[in-house]
Amino acid sequence: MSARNPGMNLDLEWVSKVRVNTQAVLKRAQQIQGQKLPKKQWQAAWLLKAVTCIDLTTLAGDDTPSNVHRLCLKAIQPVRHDLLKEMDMHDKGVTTGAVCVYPSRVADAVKTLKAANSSLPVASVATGFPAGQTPLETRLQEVRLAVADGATEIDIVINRMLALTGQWEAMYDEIRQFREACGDAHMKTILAIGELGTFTNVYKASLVSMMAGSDFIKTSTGKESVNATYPVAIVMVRAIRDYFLCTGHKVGFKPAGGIRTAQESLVWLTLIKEELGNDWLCPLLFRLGASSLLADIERQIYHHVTGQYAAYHELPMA
Ligand SMILES: O=C[C@H](O)COP(=O)(O)O
Repeated sequence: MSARNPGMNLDLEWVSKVRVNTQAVLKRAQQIQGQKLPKKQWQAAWLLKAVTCIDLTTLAGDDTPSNVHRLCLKAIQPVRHDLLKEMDMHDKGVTTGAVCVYPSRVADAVKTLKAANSSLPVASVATGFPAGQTPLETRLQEVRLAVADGATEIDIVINRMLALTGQWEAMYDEIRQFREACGDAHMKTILAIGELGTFTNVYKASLVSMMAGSDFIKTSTGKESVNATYPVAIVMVRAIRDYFLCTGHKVGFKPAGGIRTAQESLVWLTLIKEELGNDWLCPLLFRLGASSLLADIERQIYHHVTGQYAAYHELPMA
């Protein structure tokens, strides 16, 4: 496993100099979407790669131990065994990247994975997800409790009020404290881009989050009205690239919210390959946060292997 991003002192001069060219961003996002997808014979392999990068998520008010149990079993065996066998991938240990749940459900997920002898990471959202509007001490305590319950990845939300009012120093300090509360657990920092107003703010928030030691930056909670979009992703991955060029530290990227189709997952992989390069095409540096993407990917893999589309009962776990 490569070294984590340790962060750096807040460089306010760098942050204040940031300007994003909106037209250039929109043009690049369009180019990526218009790009040819991988050739037919490679698509199944790309789809399997996408599966390994999914944070298989359930974040609902009616989550229970039993639906979290099912989610974990699906994450351990995300694609039907016979389909993997046809692709000669049945013994390669294909799983999703992680499961992602609310803090109260972490213990349920850990229990199921332990019983199944799986080392799949459990990610917990925290810090007053999704709005982040709880006192700092409560948000910090939530991180500590999720880690104590066995979460090895923590998806924190930033304080949007601080970002919107340009209080970058205060935002940096909060994120630094979250990172400390995470300990060895990897920290993904959710920007909630749908509430940040401008691309320039998105870039600045990305930069400050990385300076404060985030292992990943993540677009959205999935609860805002605008979630993972390609233009915003261009802004965030360019910030990741600039941060890498300046510090030598690789920070991961996680688009999340509203990603539902296999086709979209291929566009996301293309965007990462084009903008950050092959090094980022692995679960350590790229995740897709999604609650219902896997079903469509499995369906497309079924089609690739059998030449037919699956009936609902043929992929019941999806
Ligand atoms: O972090 C993951 C998101 O909450 C998932 O959003 P989604 O339910 O739209 O896939």
